[in-house]
Amino acid sequence: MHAARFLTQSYQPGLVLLSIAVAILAGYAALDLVNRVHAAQRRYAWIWIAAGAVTLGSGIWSMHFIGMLALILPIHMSYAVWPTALSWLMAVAASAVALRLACRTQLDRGPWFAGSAFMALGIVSMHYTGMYAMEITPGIVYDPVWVALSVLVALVGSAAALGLSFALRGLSRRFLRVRKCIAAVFMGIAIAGMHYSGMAAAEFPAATHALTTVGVEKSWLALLISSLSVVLLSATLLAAALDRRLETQTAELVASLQEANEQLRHSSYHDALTNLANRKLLGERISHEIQRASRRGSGFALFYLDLDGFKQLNDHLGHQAGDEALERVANAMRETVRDNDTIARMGGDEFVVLTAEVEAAADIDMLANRLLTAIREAGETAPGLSASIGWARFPDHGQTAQALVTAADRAMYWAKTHGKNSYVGYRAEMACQARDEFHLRRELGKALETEAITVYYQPKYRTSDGTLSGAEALVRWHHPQLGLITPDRFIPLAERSGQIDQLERVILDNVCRQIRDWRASGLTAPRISVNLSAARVSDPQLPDMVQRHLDRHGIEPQALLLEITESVSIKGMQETIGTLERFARMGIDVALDDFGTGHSSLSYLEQLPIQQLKIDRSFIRDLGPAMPQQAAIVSSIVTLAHNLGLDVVAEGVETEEQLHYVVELGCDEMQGYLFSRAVPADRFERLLGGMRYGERGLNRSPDAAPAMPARAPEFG
Ligand SMILES: Nc1nc2c(ncn2[C@@H]2O[C@@H]3COP(=O)(O)O[C@H]4[C@@H](O)[C@H](n5cnc6c(=O)[nH]c(N)nc65)O[C@@H]4COP(=O)(O)O[C@H]3[C@H]2O)c(=O)[nH]1
Repeated sequence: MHAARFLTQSYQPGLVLLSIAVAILAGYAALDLVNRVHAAQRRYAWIWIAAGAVTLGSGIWSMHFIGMLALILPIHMSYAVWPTALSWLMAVAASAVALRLACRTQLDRGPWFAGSAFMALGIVSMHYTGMYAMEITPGIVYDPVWVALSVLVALVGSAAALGLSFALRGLSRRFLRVRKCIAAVFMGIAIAGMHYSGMAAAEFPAATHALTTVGVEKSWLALLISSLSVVLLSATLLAAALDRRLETQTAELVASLQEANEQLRHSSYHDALTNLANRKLLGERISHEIQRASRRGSGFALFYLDLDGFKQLNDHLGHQAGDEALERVANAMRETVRDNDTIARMGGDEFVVLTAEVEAAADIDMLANRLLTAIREAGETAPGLSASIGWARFPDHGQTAQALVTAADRAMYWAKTHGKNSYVGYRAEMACQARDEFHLRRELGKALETEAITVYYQPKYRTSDGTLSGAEALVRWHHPQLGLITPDRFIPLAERSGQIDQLERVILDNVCRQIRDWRASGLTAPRISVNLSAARVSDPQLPDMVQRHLDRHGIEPQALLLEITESVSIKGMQETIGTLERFARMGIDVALDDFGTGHSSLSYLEQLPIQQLKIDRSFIRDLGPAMPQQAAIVSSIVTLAHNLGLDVVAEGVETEEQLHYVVELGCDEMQGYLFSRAVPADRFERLLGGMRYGERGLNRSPDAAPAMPARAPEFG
């Protein structure tokens, strides 16, 4: 009976599948667009909404239209233009609402339900308006149950689509595409489900016939519409993909910019070579630690470290070896302290360790000891590398970052000047020493620019006939307030402050000019010995510097003799040998000073290209009948040196008895207060002229040691 009242409906399976495919594509586009809208900047979001609404609406609409075209009825069918267009508009409006909702950062229940209801209304209206566009008579009869069901499907589908779009947004990029495809299939089925349940609600009375017979063949129309919608949807997806790519590129750019910023920030707080904290970061960390300790009423310790022997290592083995040593030391320190302690490089070979909790004296000692051991071990490939460590404790030794660092620095300096390779805690008396040194450094800087640095000369005599054999140039500093300052006080200071290069240039210039002046006034200047600082001996520039001074004053190299100390020659053996060989080629003799004060001195003697050996005055001091073994030592040194073809000079001869011994033991030359102290150049002039020791009673001059009887040694 039913069959007789209504037309039999069937569907073209190909078009049904096509409609579902378009629905799925539209679903995918919807999810993709939601992401775009959300990701886009605010001012571009509305463009995505507008373009997306047209695309999405057209997709949904074409799905419906293709679905309707899939319907096979035994009558000719055509569609009225305006209702069809209206149905398209409704689809676009529903899509716009959906996308607008998707812009929200979160979807609360209220807007979700309201949005879903509006979307469902849009889709349902689109569908039924589309049905209304069919130009048939009498009208379609709807089954209310199916209509309700179709509305329910539209509602559930819209709610699910909106919910899905939000759910997918928070997910990671992994498997996002697959998940989106699954969601799109689900949405496509929901859109198609709404349509086909809506179609199921429609019954066409048996008397139904077309209002017009004019119209386009519907299969072609379906193909055209589906192609257009596929093209539109694909174009939108492509645009979305391009936009996403652009966004990814931008994001990558932003990320690399952030990384560069991070690196910049890191490098502004870290030392490039060792990657340790720099002064700036250390300052911040100390201030932070001070605040923390003040709150808790606790304390903490700060260690200032300066490497011993680093400058020599750097000079002898080169900067690269120096850098490697610094890196090894930095790593060794890292392994010694706790992770939450801070190690900073203050520049050069100076470091600071800020401990977070070390406070008790025993713990401080233990850590200082561990640091010393670690640094010595790290310096295994660089013999002689150790550290001088000073420590200061908050709050006792300083209450600001600056005060603490200064206190620890002073303690370090104390350790350095009292033996090195050791540690010491800050004491108030250290402040004076540091202040003095700081002051003195500045004064020395000024003195180097003026005439305040002068050279004194101490004569040397031949033991064979008492004639003047030469003189040792000994530097003096005439300080306006402090008076005459001896080199023991300011040479180590100049070595530490880096002023030694300039100081030695001044001394060499002084000596060379003096020799030239003596000669110019008709005097025969003896060979003058010039001391070379320990810090400079291995400097490859040194021979050139000496040559420049000789050239400037027109002096031949034989007029000079250079003195190096034994400890220096042993430390940087290869480099020292290189420098000495260059001096030998230039025609300048070299003397090894303070001989006997080093450790393995004898074994090295053979290798050094030197011409003279100066026995340290500590050996000469004890010469006498009370200590016969001392004479035996000096005797073997003299024999050894002579076997090596070296001249021997006895330093520090103060008494007649010592004089007697040095002559007896076979020393070639002698020098000491018995003959004369170091005297200014004008006083030394009196000795020039070839006279022998004692002939003019030189030791009666105020420069000679007091109470020293004037007596010529018994030569020969
Ligand atoms: N007790 C005693 N001392 C005597 C006697 N005869 C000489 N002296 C002192 O012993 C030092 C000898 O110089 P040195 O061993 O090279 O030791 C020198 C040398 O290492 C360094 N020095 C001095 N002048 C220069 C210089 O121009 N350049 C460099 N690099 N170092 C210098 O300073 C050190 C000390 O120099 P000075 O104070 O001038 O002290 C000089 C000299 O005045 C003596 O009979 N008894």
